[in-house]
Amino acid sequence: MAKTALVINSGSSSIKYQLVDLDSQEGIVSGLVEKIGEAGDGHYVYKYNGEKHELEEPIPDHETGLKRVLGFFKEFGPDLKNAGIVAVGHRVVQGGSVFPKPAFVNAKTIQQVKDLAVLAPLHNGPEAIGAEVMLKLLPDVPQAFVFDSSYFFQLPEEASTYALNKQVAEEYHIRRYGAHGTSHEYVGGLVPALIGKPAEGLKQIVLHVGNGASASAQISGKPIDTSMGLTPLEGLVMGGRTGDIDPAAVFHLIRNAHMDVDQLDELFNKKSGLAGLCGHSDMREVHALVAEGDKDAKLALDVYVHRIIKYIGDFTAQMGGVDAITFTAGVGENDDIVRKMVCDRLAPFGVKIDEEKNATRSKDPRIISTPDSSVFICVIPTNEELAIAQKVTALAEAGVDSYGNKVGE
Ligand SMILES: Nc1ncnc2c1ncn2[C@@H]1O[C@H](COP(=O)(O)OP(=O)(O)O)[C@@H](O)[C@H]1O
Ligand SMILES: CC(=O)OP(=O)(O)O
Ligand SMILES: [Mg+2]
Repeated sequence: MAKTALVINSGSSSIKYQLVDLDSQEGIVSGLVEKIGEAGDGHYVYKYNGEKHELEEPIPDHETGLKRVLGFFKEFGPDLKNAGIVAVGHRVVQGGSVFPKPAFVNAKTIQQVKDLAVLAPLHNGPEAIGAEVMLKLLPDVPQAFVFDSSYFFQLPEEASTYALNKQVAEEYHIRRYGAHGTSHEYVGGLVPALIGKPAEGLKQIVLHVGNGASASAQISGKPIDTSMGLTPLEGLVMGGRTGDIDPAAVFHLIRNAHMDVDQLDELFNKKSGLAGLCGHSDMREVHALVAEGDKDAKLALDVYVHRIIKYIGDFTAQMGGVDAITFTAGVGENDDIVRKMVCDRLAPFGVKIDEEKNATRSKDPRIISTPDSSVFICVIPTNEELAIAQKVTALAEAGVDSYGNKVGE
């Protein structure tokens, strides 16, 4: 049996998982749990040995989804106890200032991940529970957390600091941590080879737009800025999240709508964004409504694109130019309409896309701009699972993490 790593990637509304063959870097098993916590049926996909198994049923929470996936491993194989697993990786969105690097999973780090859930309310809780479930199932295999925020730990201070009262910010650890960092680093890392330019000096923007969405600015592979902040609420418009909004809206709603903190949290994190503007968080459904002439859906789409343009302008100015803009994640990889809307708005700056290339579906990294475009426009499927598999395998081999935790402790 080949050496493998099992990776669990819990998103706000989904779990992606892969059993990665460490030699070929391919997913031997791969799959998806979608629409977790939504009214109606959720959706499972389990791919192994050239076969695809699917199931539709309500999925109330991430734990239910993960346990069902473990049931698929039992039913369809391979047996996880004999699958050559040398490491298990768990994606965690928020590592705060506590985790600038990956960490082994143990009782202490699980508790630390749970404590950080205040800074990623939709993510850290389910991610910690996922680690508990897997630790029980595979107690003898090294397991590690890989944090979305780690890549952005190197942000310049001017980008990570809010202009909030210094004492309050320090006491309550309020700064910009960013998220989706594993994806931004991975995707940004593939761009130089794709466009045939050296990584050194390359100025690029990565747009990770899925259900959660964020943008990063990178020079020579190092992050200069990102759109997510203290939590994954800041920045771009998302499936259910507002993205940027004047924080005074909170004072206004407390004073005038008498909302409490939990109601506000739910309003901003789940009932806003595309869902709040037109009733649907999934971009495919937004497009279907736009095609029927729905005005709310059209406005939702326009607000979504407007915000992306705002960040492209911001980041380009900060970097003093941009060489490449790359689309990734659920919307970025699949949605030629959003890509075209964004690129058309950049036409005055010499950005040109090849419409046929843009409309072509592919799982391969590709350039969709024309040769005479002023900026390379790329589409690169993210693979957070592969990036996490590589990081946890390296950690398992090293035997000790950056915090002195040893494998097996
Ligand atoms: N073919 C498609 N066209 C447009 N949008 C799509 C398509 N496929 C997926 N999406 C969008 O991608 C989102 C999921 O993105 P993903 O990156 O998997 O999300 P997350 O990791 O945040 O759960 C869906 O909610 C939907 O909006
Ligand atoms: C940070 C975040 O929003 O993650 P996801 O897109 O996977 O929900
Ligand atoms: Mg995601």
